[in-house]
Amino acid sequence: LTARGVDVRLTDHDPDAARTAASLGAGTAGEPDGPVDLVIVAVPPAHVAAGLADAMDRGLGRGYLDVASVKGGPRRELEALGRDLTAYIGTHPMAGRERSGPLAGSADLFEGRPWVLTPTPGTDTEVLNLALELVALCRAVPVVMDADAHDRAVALVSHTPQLVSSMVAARLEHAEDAAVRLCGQGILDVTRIAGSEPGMWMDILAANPGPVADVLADVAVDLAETVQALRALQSADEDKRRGGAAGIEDILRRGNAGRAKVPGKHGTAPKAYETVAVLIGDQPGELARLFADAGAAGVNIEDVRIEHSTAQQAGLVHLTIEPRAVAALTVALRERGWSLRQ
Ligand SMILES: NC(=O)c1ccc[n+]([C@@H]2O[C@H](COP(=O)([O-])OP(=O)(O)OC[C@H]3O[C@@H](n4cnc5c(N)ncnc54)[C@H](O)[C@@H]3O)[C@@H](O)[C@H]2O)c1
Ligand SMILES: O=C(O)C(=O)C[C@]1(C(=O)O)C=C[C@@H](O)C=C1
Repeated sequence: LTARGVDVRLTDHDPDAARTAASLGAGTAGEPDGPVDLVIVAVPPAHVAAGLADAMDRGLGRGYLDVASVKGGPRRELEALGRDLTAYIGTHPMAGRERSGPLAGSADLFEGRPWVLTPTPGTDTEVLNLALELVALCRAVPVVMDADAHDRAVALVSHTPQLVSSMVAARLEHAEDAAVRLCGQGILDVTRIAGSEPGMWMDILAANPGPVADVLADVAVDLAETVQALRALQSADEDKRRGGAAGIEDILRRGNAGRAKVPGKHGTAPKAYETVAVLIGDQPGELARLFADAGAAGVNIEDVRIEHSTAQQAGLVHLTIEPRAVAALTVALRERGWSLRQ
């Protein structure tokens, strides 16, 4: 917001957090001089209603919103506190990090990401418009939803995945070094969010336990069936083995079908991209040089993933690009001396 010319005032019950954010360019630490257009409450879900009520009582703004990952509970709490809900709108940017605190923030975090708005029929149009302006300034994509429908949706696409990632990573806690050394890209992909702050996730899960338990119970059914199918694969009986194989194939195919529904970049329909893998040295400037060479070849990089080699000072960069750009990029990079891999 600051980069787009908005005057941003930052307060936090930990003054160091506000000062650090300010020093990173996020705004000015300290209370505003008078009422602001929009008060944004970005605190753990359990403190959202109290934070909003306090700001409302002090008449800090024309409109009030929060960004908590759960929407039904905070609104009901605010209602129970007897506050006027017309100046309030619940929101949730579907972007974040596995790390907390101002140092984990970045100005482009919300670009192209869905930002859920949960207005009620009572929400003032002016407040809805302020929220839409905020979303547009952050270059996010507004999605209007009912608060409880939102909570069921994030249980499926965010909260349960967090728990499942943590459970897979927990298997490694007492694993032998020899096994852990073999970790490759697969486990990195599945466990990135297992590095998340437990405190933040305790707050989120405590605010949405029912919907998450419902999804996790369905995962548990799949888990039990998969264990059974694997045991059947060990059987001496051929029919049992065939049944086991069918069970395993079923979960893998259903996984493919679910994965194909995950939206692509900027929330658009998933697109078939190609990947070009390039070997780079582990030294300053290599990535910048590679991106510049791709840019000079007129190729837009849609996504990028780096696979680090544990054995040598090198990495494999997977550039995701449109299929029609593969030939041009391959030729251009080879001409510039890059080593490409299949
Ligand atoms: N991190 C994510 O991935 C993500 C994404 C979308 C939404 N959210 C939501 O955003 C909110 C903030 O999460 P975050 O990741 O920025 O956490 P964070 O820990 O980085 O920041 C929260 C800040 O709130 C402060 N704080 C806590 N209680 C307070 C209170 N009562 N009054 C004033 N300040 C208080 C803390 O000192 C901290 O600086 C949460 O509701 C979370 O659910 C997080
Ligand atoms: O990408 C991550 O690290 C996140 O945890 C982000 C994520 C998500 O599940 O997508 C997590 C919680 C927030 O409420 C919104 C976004």
